[in-house]
Amino acid sequence: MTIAIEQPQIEEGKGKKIPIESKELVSDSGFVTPETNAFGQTFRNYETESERKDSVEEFYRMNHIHQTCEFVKNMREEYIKLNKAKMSIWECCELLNEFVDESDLDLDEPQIQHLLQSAEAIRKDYPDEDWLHLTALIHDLGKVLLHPKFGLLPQWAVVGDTFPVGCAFDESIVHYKHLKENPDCNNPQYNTKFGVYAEGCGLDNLMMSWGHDDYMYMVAKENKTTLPPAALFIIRYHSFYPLHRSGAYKYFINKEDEENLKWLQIFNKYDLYSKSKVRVDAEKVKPYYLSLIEKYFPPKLRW
Ligand SMILES: O[C@H]1[C@H](O)[C@@H](O)[C@H](O)[C@@H](O)[C@H]1O
Ligand SMILES: [Fe+2]
Ligand SMILES: [Fe+2]
Repeated sequence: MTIAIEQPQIEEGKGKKIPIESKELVSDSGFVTPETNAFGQTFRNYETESERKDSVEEFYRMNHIHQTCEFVKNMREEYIKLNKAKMSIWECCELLNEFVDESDLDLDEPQIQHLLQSAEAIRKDYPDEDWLHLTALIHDLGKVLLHPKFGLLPQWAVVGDTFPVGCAFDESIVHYKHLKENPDCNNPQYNTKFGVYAEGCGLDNLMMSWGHDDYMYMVAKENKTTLPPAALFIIRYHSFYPLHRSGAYKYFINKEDEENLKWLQIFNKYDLYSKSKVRVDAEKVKPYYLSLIEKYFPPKLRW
């Protein structure tokens, strides 16, 4: 079935409202997006008073000050070594049991629940796309960077939305105002529209702010996953809300990105709106996901 999804004008951060073009999505079996999250607020509402509003803003302040070109280069160099651990995908899922994401206003459950909730929700609507189920299960595994074994990175270097560094920051970025304190903001090499990049260069050529997306992409790719390119794209850019939700930075994408973006926008619905207090029984669904892991990954991966 092919249906057209209605794309409302979406406001992110304090930024402007940007219309997103209408997209034809491949198929949709009617996942109903809830209007409010488990705390009775609309999703991704960073401005309204709530219990965690201030701590989330402080999280983004730190993130925005520290995510510079130089920082990203250093992180990429360090983590491409993949010399921190050897373990299976499922072992990593279990490690995430102990972490709560401090950037996330919509969820305070352990991360493993978020992985299972999003995977089970997408599995229900896309029963035949097993690669999509596994992509959902692993998309946030990069948050293992919070673990002592992985250098105990602070939350601002692991979670939250991402954006490109090396070019001007877009106003749609959550808590954009704090980016004024980022040293790159005053660097004439980095603060123009295209910065160090060329128009249409493709997302592959951008340096994104460092975090769980880019790290997990590295891990999957270097360990030679057989997941399709769309899966790797989802993993790498799922936190790039300025692009996939607000339509910013479109001048960097190429033809391939455009195709992959359609899958990312499907995926995002499940990533965001499956967040709830209703827990998935991990033991019950484990055999199914183990079979997918076996199909698409080696038994042990380098992390
Ligand atoms: O707070 C959330 C969380 O950290 C997610 O894992 C990330 O993908 C989102 O972009 C972010 O807004
Ligand atoms: Fe994420
Ligand atoms: Fe997620």
